[in-house]
Amino acid sequence: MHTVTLGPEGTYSHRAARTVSDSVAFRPSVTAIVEAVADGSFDRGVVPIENSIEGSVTETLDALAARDVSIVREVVTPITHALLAQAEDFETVTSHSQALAQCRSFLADQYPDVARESVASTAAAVELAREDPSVAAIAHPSTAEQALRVLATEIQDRPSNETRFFVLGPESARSPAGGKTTIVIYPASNHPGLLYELLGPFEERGVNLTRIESRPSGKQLGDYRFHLDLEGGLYEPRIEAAVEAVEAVLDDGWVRWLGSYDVEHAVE
Ligand SMILES: O=C(O)C(=O)C[C@]1(C(=O)O)C=C[C@@H](O)C=C1
Repeated sequence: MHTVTLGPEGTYSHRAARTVSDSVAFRPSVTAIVEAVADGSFDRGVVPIENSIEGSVTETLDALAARDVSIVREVVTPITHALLAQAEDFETVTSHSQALAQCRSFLADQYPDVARESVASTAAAVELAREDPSVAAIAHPSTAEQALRVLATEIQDRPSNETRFFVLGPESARSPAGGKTTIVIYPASNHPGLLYELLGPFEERGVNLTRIESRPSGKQLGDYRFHLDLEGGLYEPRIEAAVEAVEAVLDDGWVRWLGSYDVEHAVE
């Protein structure tokens, strides 16, 4: 199974991807990963979708809505951030924007005057810190190796920090079996009670929604897509019936089923 994820080696995405396959290649962005699975270059892609402190990875939501891939599994991993640098004095702290946000209070308390700079991944930040003594990185402590010192560990703003990753496959890998389902709804209209009409079919069939996220469609201000995660697989008649009932409510809009899948908790 050839798998692609966010690089370079040592990202949290790489750690999650190792639960899927030993053969892991890297791309510099979530969008590039989704494209590489959609065009058949890789069997699987692993992308971050949501963090327990900072919330959605919006690039992933948008890339999934725009390209033809399927979700085949969810992997949840603990995220433990460390501050890594060549020495105790540095001028800039750099990391992925999600990691910087997850350590916001730590940075405000301990390094209020140090500049923050976001880069493509935590492991890309480690590469910069290795080359430049004025730069510190936030990343997993195992990425320090010889060149860098671990100045602080467990620096995320809450002790419990977890990220959900989606394992993606081609459209042909989509399966109705699984304990969860993700769909995207684009209503293409806006009127009183619209959201109530879209969510009612789930309530009527006792389907538990675990998440709803709105994303701008990009067409005009106030025009949204809704990303829904729910408990149950599309193989269950009540889930299929609820999705069909949502489709029936829409005139010009659409519903896309991204996949049904099981969840795995990876312990580092
Ligand atoms: O930069 C990395 O190491 C990543 O794998 C990306 C990412 C993310 O986008 O959320 C993954 C997990 C953590 O939440 C922080 C960063």
